[in-house]
Amino acid sequence: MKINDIPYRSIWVEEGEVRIIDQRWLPHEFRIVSLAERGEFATAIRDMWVRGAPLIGATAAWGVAVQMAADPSDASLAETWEVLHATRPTAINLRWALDEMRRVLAPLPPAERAAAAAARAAAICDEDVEINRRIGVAGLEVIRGIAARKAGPVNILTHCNAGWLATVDWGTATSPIYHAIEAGIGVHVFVDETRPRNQGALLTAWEMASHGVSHELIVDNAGGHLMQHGEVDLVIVGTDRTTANGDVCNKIGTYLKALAAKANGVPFYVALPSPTIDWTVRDGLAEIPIEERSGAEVTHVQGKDGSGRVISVQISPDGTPARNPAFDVTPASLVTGLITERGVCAAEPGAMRAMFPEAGV
Ligand SMILES: CSC[C@H]1O[C@H](OP(=O)(O)O)[C@H](O)[C@@H]1O
Repeated sequence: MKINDIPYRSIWVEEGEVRIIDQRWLPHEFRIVSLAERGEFATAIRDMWVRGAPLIGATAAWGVAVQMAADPSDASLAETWEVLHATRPTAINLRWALDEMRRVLAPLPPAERAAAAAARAAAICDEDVEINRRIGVAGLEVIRGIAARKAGPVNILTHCNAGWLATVDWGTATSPIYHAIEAGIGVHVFVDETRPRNQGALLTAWEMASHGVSHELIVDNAGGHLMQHGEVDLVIVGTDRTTANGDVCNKIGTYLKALAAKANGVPFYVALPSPTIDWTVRDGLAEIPIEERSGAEVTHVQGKDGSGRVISVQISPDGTPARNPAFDVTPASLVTGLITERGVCAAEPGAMRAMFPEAGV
C-alpha cells in the first residue's frame, strides 16, 4: 500500500537485505530495519516487530532463506525450523511457511539451497499479495450486496489489524474495504482499538487514515452497543488459524464480537487466505494453542507523550498480576461466511473442502 504516495510492502528485499517496517513504533514513528541473521528474524516475530499471521509466515520464510545463505546444511535447516517455529504458537502460517520451505529445500543439495530458499520466500510473498487481492475481490461483492440494500455508507466493524501491515500487502479483512473504495462504494469503518496491544488503534486506524477511508476508533466494548443500535452493517475480521470445520482463531475479543453480531443479526465474515487453514485440526477450542503473552502488555500501554516521544506507561497499580491470552476461538456456528481467495464459502467442512479439494481431507 502507499504511504505518502510511496508504495510499500510490509517486508521486502532491498540492496541485498531483508527489510521490514518495525511495527512496534507505528503510527508515531516509521522505522525500517534490516534483518540480517536468523536470531533477528526470531526476535522480530516473537517481539512483534512484525505481526499478523501471513506476515509472520513470510518473515519466517525469509529467515530460512537468510540462514541457508549462512549455513545450508541439513542440521542448519532443521534447527532453523525449530528456532523460528518456537517464536509464536497460534498463527498457522508460521508452520505452513516453515514446512513449505523445508519441502522445497530438504531434497536439494546444500549448495543449491540458498538460491532456492530466496526464490521460494519471494514467491510466498508474491502469492500472499495475490491471495489478499483476490480476497478483496470476493469480499467486495459482500459489501456491494449490503450497499444495494441501504442508503448511505456500509458501516463495517473490524477487530485488531488484519490489514496490509498484517500481511505482505492488501491485508485480508481490509482488502474488501480497499476494493470497495476503488469501486466507489461508500464505507465507514469502526476500528476496534483491540486491547491490550491496540493493533486497531495503532495500526488499522493508521492504515485507514493513510488510505483516506472514513473511520472511527472505538473501544473494544462499544461494538455490541453499536450493533444493538443498528449502526453496524457488517463485521469483517482476519484469522490466525481456521480449522477444517470452520472454527476461527483470531485476536482476543473476536469471539465477543461474533456473539454480539449473532445476537443482533449482523453478518460476521472472516477474511481467510488458504494458508491460514489448518486442515489437521477440527475442534478449534480444543486443539488450537492460544498464545499467552506477558502481563506487562495488559498493565502497560504504549503511546506518544506531549513531546512526541513514544513511551510506555503503567496503567495499573504496582504489582498487579495480569492474564494475557492473545487469541480466542469463534465457533463456526457464529460465522456467516469465509471470504477466501477463491470466493465466499460457508464455515463448514463440506463447503471448505469443495472450495479447496486439493486439501484432500
Ligand atoms: C491477517 S491475520 C491478522 C491477525 O493477526 C493478528 O494477531 P497479532 O497482531 O497478535 O499477530 C490478529 O489476530 C489479526 O486478526
